[in-house]
Amino acid sequence: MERLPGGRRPRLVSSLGLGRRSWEVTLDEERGRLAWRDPRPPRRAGENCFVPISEIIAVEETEFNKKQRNIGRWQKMAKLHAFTVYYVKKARNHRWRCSDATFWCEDEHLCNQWTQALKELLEMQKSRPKQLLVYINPYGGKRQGKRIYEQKVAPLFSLASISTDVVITEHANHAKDNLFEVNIYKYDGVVCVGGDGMFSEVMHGLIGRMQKDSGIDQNNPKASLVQCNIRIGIIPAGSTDCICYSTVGISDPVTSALHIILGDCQPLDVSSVHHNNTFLKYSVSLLGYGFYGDILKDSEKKRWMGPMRYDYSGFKTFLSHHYYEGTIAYQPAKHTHGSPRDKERCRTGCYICKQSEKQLAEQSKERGLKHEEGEEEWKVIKGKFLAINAVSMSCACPRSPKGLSPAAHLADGSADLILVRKCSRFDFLRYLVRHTNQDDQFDFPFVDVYRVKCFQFTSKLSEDNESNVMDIGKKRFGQFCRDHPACCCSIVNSTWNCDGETLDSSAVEVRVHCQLMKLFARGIEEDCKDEAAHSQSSIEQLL
Ligand SMILES: CCCCCCCCCCCCC/C=C/[C@@H](O)[C@H](CO)NC(=O)CCCCCCCCCCCCCCC
Ligand SMILES: Nc1ncnc2c1ncn2[C@@H]1O[C@H](COP(=O)(O)OP(=O)(O)OP(=O)(O)O)[C@@H](O)[C@H]1O
Ligand SMILES: [Ca+2]
Repeated sequence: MERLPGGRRPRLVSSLGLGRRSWEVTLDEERGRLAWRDPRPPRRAGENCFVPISEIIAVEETEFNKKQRNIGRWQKMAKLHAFTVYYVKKARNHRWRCSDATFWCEDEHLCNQWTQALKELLEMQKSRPKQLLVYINPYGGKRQGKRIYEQKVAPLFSLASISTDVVITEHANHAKDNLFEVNIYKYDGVVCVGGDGMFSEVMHGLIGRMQKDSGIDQNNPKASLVQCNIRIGIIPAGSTDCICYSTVGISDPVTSALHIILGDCQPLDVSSVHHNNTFLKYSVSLLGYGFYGDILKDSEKKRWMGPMRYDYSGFKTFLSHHYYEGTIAYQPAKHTHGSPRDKERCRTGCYICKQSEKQLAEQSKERGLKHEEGEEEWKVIKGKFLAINAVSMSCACPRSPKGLSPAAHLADGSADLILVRKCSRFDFLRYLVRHTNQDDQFDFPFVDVYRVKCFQFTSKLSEDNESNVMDIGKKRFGQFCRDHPACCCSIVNSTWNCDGETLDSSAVEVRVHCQLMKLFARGIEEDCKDEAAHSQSSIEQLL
């Protein structure tokens, strides 16, 4: 086909059959879309539709089944040629589905011309993955990971001509260890089928591998870590699926598979957690001490209960009402324009995250000139806390659709540090309930929230330990209180819940690494009214 200046093809416009009728079908490269409209006068016209080329999943030559299509007798006599366009159909609540439209005509050459033009345009979508490494946790969530992948995801990957190497994990850390051994650079992405824990494994494998290959010591809490450009895709099959929900807007395997196929890219902040110059873990969602740490610790013993274990342990932990004494020192995130009390949310193409991306690019140009963290002021808070939560993203999940910090950003280089001070059970319940409704969960005198770029925490107990004031009696008392749920004593330590895994130390040093990794996602899209298949009723809107 002849090309226009700039290598573009002229608009391809043909009269093609779709269903029982004839449509005027246009492939408009300039506007990046495939559109079909009813050529009859407006009064008699039916629906007009368009699909952005970036949302076409695949194009296939099709055997046209004439019996299926109840068309006129004269057409039955002629041999028909057809092609099917598979595309993303956006439904309610950020759910995506694979839809298809089969176009037919009598002219074989015309049909080939269409198929070829569409396939060439798909080839030009350079961010789409061709080869993926897939890890499936067969025991995550309701133990449906393998079935979900085989029945819902693999057929879509194969439709989109994506080749995969699939590993079904045999034990915890299988995926993480494997990522240090395989040639990761031959893949366009790594997919994990499981929950937040499985994602965490894959993230640790990939980030750890990147640092190892670049000679960066992860034990150095001040090290500038190397960004990981191999994207991770999450097929949700876990208990909380908070990372998937917060980055896509829904926890749905088909929707996530389609985001992977289209080659979406969402950068993500990662917090590193250290203790005494020793690397402990990375976190992208919740780093929680007190309430969420205690829930996790209790729920680990109840894995057999599946996702229900969190409700059971949540109720138990709520009743135990433990508070913990300690000191927090943090550096405010001055580089970002947002605040945790903003009404604006982080959404697809977020302006605040884009600003951080620009700053990051400038910083890496001027490496060496940037300010050392040590030079900036630290704020110190001492107190008795029911919960200390640091979230690098909103932590929205089906249990709490707006999350622990609704205005947190996915990729702004900061975390929201939420301090819930000692209060009555009733007040704490009011605070928890606000995670499930529209009321502001930070609007309580016992809750403070700060946007930070790093923080440190030391529990009163470890401070006392360090100053050697702990005696046998205190140890005994600590033991007694741990076993006595009605006691609210502060002498025992809690545990850190780091994206659903426990940490061994209570004293931690945490630093946010702006956009350290990338996901096959695009953030949560603003709700739009014309979601359903981009159906428009007016021709003006179409052309
Ligand atoms: C009255 C209802 C209040 C409901 C309050 C719901 C708040 C839910 C907030 C969920 C935040 C999840 C943050 C994500 C953390 C993930 O990195 C991690 C790994 O998957 N998941 C968990 O640690 C798993 C954490 C699971 C937390 C479940 C909390 C359940 C609390 C239940 C309290 C019941 C009180 C009832 C009193 C009558
Ligand atoms: N084959 C396996 N056998 C046992 N454990 C595994 C296996 N594969 C992975 N794991 C571990 O299981 C843990 C939990 O997995 P996953 O996150 O998929 O489910 P979940 O805990 O139910 O969900 P969530 O993390 O969302 O609460 C992960 O930390 C992972 O290390
Ligand atoms: Ca952030």
